[in-house]
Amino acid sequence: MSDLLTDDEIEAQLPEGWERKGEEIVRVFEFDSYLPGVGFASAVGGLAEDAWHHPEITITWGEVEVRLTTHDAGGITEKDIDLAERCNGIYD
Ligand SMILES: C[C@H](O)[C@H](O)[C@H]1CNC2=NC(N)=NC(=O)C2=N1
Repeated sequence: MSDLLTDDEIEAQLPEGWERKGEEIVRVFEFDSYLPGVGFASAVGGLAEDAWHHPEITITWGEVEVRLTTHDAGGITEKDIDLAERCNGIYD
């Protein structure tokens, strides 16, 4: 099981555009319209399956919110940071 990160570790490792909200890290990715967000969400799903680590994804017009936490650990771990960085990596 992944170890929980400390508050300082989380703040130090938060990837660009992400913020901590309680026991989750969250980013809202912005798009010009609806379908690009749908495509991005699908790609995030692929990253999640590759990592076997699954975010909560909310698609609205022009925005995709991605929320990450490690359920097995009850909080934020390296798995969340790593997947957040991978999400940033596919965001144009
Ligand atoms: C049963 C399955 O291995 C677990 O649910 C995995 C898969 N995806 C997961 N995703 C997230 N966000 N946290 C987990 O602890 C987790 N664990």
